[in-house]
This record gives sequence, structure tokens and C-alpha cells, in this order.
Amino acid sequence: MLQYKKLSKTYPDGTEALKEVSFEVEKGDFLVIIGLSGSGKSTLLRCTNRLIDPTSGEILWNGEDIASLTQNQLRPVRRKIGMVFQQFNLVKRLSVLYNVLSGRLGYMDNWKSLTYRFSKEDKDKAMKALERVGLTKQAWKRASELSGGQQQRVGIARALMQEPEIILADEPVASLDPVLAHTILGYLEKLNKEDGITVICSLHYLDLVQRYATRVIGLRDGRVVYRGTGEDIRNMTDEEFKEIYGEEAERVSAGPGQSITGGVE
Ligand SMILES: Nc1ncnc2c1ncn2[C@@H]1O[C@H](COP(=O)(O)OP(=O)(O)OP(=O)(O)O)[C@@H](O)[C@H]1O
Repeated sequence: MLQYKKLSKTYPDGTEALKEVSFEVEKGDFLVIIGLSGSGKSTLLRCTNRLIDPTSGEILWNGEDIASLTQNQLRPVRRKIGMVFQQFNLVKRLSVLYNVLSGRLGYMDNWKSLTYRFSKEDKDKAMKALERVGLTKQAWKRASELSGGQQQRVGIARALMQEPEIILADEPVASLDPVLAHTILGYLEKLNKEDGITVICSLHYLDLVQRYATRVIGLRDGRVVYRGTGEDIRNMTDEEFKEIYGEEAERVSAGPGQSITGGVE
């Protein structure tokens, strides 16, 4: 279990992005964080693997407080937390295979990682990861040659190379069209269900949240304003919806079955 306890983040310019956020994530959850742009979703995800240092509070995991670990202590913890980004964050000029292999860097000696010397075992592992996201044929292509959806699948394979216990996904489908969004979330769901990897993911489209989440946290202005299960979110009342998205927010339908939170960005 991962426990956030009164986690706060104030940026140097005084912006209070997170205000005493407390909630728990059970092992094996597919937890989705919802909230308007600026509500603190990215900050929360990035505090979890310490891409951002929280100002106060705790993130308890496996008997350690991630929030207070030193850089050296963080290394083994970060290995177990993969991350998938909205803009994929691949090295575009490198091959797909090497992008996937880079997920292994946290396990290697510094000199080997600097020269990108990967073992045969790692290469086999990378090919298996690519197989899981249906991209074996693209292994030797440059990452830049792939479509957005394919690049995000490479991002997932890279995260998988870490043999993660948790995958953080920061708006992983925001740059993709709705059909591809389902493909990508389908892969994350597979890893969640088949490998028991806990997924913590921020999502914008409510229909996707309703389809994939087993647990939901709603943020508004850096505070938790909603906690629910997948079932709760499927039966969300208008009051709950407005608590998260504001009085003016409306459920906008962007096509069959695609209710989104619109008009208040
Ligand atoms: N580096 C920074 N310095 C100062 N303020 C920041 C910084 N990064 C984010 N913020 C502010 O912190 C608040 C929360 O931002 P955050 O990116 O976490 O929200 P979000 O819900 O992920 O939004 P989005 O979906 O637009 O990314 C916002 O007010 C944002 O402007």
C-alpha cells in the first residue's frame, strides 16, 4: 500500500499546488486522478517518484517515506516506479529498442549505463516488452518514425523494463485521439490485471475514467475533493461532478459515450 499523508507542495513562486493531500492506494489499484487543469495532478504524480520534492507531508511505501529519502536512497525506489508521460519523452533519434532498454539504466553500473552497453539478457527482455505492446517489428526503427500511439506504447515498454511495482502515467492519452486512447489504456489495464502493477494515472476524459479506474481521487485547487471506487465514478452525481469541476462545469458529450468535462479549462 502507498499512503499519502498531508502532502503539500508550494512552488518557489508561492503557488500552493498541493494542500495537505491524504489518500491511500492499494496494491493492484488502477487509481485515476481527476481534476481541472492546474488542480495539482502532475505535481502529485511527480512528487511520488520525486521528480519534484514535496514541501511537507509523507509518502509511505514499503516501510519508507519516499518524501524524505536522500538522492542515494531514492535510486532503488525509483527503479520500482515506472513513468509514462503525456509527450512520451522518447529519445527520438535512437531506435525503439534502445529507448526501451533505457528503462533498464537504473539497474546498471554507471559506466555501463553511460556507454549504453546492455547485456543480451536485457536485450531479450526489451524484445519481450515490445512484444507485449505489439511492436516487435518496429524495434530497429528510429523512435521519430513511429506514430504518436506507437510512441506511447514504446513509453509503456520502457516503463515495463524497470520491472515496476507502480506505473505513474501523467495524462498518457492527452495527445492521442479517442480510439488510440483506449488502446493505450488497454495496455496499462493489461499490465495492471496480469502483472499486478499498481497504476496511478491522471486522465481528462470522464468516460475513460469510468471505463478503467478501480479507484478515483478528485483534486481541486490542490485539495482532495472526491474519493471513490470505479463503481462510484460510474454513478457520479451532478453534485459530486460540480464539487470537482466547479459550478459552471457541464458534462459535454463529444460523441457517442464520450462524456467529457468541457468548457471550463
Ligand atoms: N514549476 C512550477 N512553478 C510554479 N508553479 C507551478 C509549477 N508547476 C506547476 N505549477 C502550478 O501548480 C499548480 C498545479 O499544477 P499541475 O501541473 O500540478 O496541475 P495539473 O492538474 O497537472 O494541470 P495540467 O493538467 O494542466 O497539467 C498550477 O497552478 C500550476 O500553475
